[in-house]
Amino acid sequence: MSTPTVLDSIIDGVKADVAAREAVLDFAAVKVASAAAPDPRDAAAALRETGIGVIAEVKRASPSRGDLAAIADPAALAQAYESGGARIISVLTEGRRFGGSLDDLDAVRAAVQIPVLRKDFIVGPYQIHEARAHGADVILLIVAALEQNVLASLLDRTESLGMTALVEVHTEEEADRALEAGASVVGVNARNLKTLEVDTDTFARIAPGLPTEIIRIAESGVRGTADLLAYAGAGADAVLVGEGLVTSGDPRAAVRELVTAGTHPSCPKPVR
Ligand SMILES: O=P(O)(O)OC[C@@H](O)[C@@H](O)c1c[nH]c2ccccc12
Repeated sequence: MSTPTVLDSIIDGVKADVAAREAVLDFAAVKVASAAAPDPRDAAAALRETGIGVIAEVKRASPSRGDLAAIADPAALAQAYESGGARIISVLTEGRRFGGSLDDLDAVRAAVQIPVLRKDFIVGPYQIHEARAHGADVILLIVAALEQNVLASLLDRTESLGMTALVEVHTEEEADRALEAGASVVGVNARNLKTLEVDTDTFARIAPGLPTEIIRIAESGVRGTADLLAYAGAGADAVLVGEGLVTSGDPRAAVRELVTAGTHPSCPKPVR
């Protein structure tokens, strides 16, 4: 047996946390709650708008960096992102390593009009219905964390609930698996979740091999407009930014600066 990766240990914790929540609200009940939620917003349409979109993340901590920012008011942060021009708000809901919660998701959902992404380590259908019940419009599915048949069935379930799946990959093989499962929005994470190393060339290696109709999101490592422009030049439709925004001191201005660069006529456009 190989030694467990960071991803393995995160997944173990997530499974225990899901089991604890399911003991309180069972699968049948969370399905009922998901069916009663207001209709999801169209995130794919938001990502197809002109210019490079910014997905702005509410991120309290990370396994590689520890605590990033004391976010006293996630709703206010999300509103700052929205007024700065973000297309989508990402909310990390994993608790043990990222310090997030479903309470953060609820607060953000109530505070903004734009689509909201539940960013977590989804391991089964329970969390998908739970995401919908808490108002998520998009969920993250991490290819490295899922068997192929599970990935495909979680993707189908996400779409059957009217949500969009952002399918995250880090290698060419994972990108092939994402397409095979039927992904239409693919995120290339510059961070390897097994080692936590960041390689911002990952996007440029993988994105050109994706069919033109696929929406491409560059995830991680954006600290300023130069990084956004580099990802745009490699074909990104949007960038997903966490640390650079939560540590900026002025999140509205930080988003605004990225959005201005991403919508400027000189910014490279996705080829399709
Ligand atoms: O803080 P950064 O480097 O801007 O990265 C944001 C986002 O890409 C990162 O939080 C992320 C991407 N994929 C994930 C999967 C799980 C947890 C976190 C992530």
